[in-house]
Amino acid sequence: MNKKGILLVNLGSPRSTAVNDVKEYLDEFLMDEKVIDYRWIFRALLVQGIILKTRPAKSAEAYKTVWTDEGSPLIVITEKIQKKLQKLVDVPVEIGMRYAQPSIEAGIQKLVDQGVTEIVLFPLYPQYAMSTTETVIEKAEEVRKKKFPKVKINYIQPFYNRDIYINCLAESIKEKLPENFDALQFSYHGVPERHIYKTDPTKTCNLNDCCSRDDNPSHQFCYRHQCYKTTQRVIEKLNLPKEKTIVSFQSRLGKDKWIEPYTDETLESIGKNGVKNLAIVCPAFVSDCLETLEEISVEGKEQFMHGGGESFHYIPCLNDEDRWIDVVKILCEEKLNDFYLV
Ligand SMILES: C=CC1=C(C)c2cc3[nH]c(cc4nc(cc5[nH]c(cc1n2)c(C)c5CCC(=O)O)C(CCC(=O)O)=C4C)c(C)c3C=C
Ligand SMILES: [Fe+2]
Ligand SMILES: [Fe+2]
Repeated sequence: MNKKGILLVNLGSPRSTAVNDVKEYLDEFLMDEKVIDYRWIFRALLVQGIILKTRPAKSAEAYKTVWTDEGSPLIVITEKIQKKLQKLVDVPVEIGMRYAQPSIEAGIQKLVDQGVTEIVLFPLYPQYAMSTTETVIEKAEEVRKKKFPKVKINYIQPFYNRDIYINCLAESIKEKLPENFDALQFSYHGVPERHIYKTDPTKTCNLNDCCSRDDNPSHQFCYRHQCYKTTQRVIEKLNLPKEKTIVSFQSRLGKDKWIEPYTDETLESIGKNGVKNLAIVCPAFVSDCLETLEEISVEGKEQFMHGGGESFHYIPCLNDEDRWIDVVKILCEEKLNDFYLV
């Protein structure tokens, strides 16, 4: 009988906060054509000719503020998820990062060394994006074909609309919501608008009302729709009025138009519009990372306070909460069982 295993895949972090390590990481990340989707020559000019001249030093400073004795929060938390899941399932569980180390290849190798020939690969992103889910699958397939042609991989699909995930997220938020808040903001990582048009097989998404309609076939690949859907379902579970919630998109890079509204602009302005006490959550990330611990918890708080806010409450990601590990287990087991059907 074929031996099965699980590979949890997250984005990845630099190996340290040294400027050169951050530069190496950003080079691999931003030269991915699913992230900066220009022709190679224009991507190289932008990334290597402009971004890598100044950003590594700035990002290294930001990483220093979140780094722990054990390393990058994103990697440390992914390892914790792995260890907890390993206690619940009887197949080997390893981790792999899309960028830097431990790589997807190293993760597959570890599984193969334990005799695994059928892998359930879990991209740890609730919503689909070309720059996350799609690039993970593309990379894993490239590695599989080149290095492990006899290995089969089953991919877990985006789970933003699965009841078990929505219930888990809603319960987690409910537990951490402060008693008094004027608004709950859902801040998702942004993507360039062009990415959404590019991955829409129906070419019908207009990045407007279509993302919030319920019956559009473009939604399977519409990151914006999937973020709105996650929000809508969670606020229904929490019994929160829509008027008390805000959706926004953070972490934009470069001069392209990214999906709106932007988190930083929203945070700077809502204080003046009566939101004095804010709770904020970042459901595009399952684990806390630079983008939540620094960009939102520190910079975001400053922006909000500067704009007239009075209290700012950051709600952590699911991280290694037991209820989330149970969801990971169920999603993995469904795919493990798929192998028996083929
Ligand atoms: C959650 C999903 C993510 C999407 C979608 C995404 C798209 C995306 N990101 C960049 C550029 C950068 N992102 C950076 C950090 C970062 N991004 C995500 C997740 C998504 N990115 C995570 C989890 C992290 C944190 C990594 C960590 O080590 O903690 C960075 C690096 C940090 C910095 O210099 O600001 C960049 C750059 C683009 C261009 C993009 C879509 C096209
Ligand atoms: Fe990012
Ligand atoms: Fe859409």
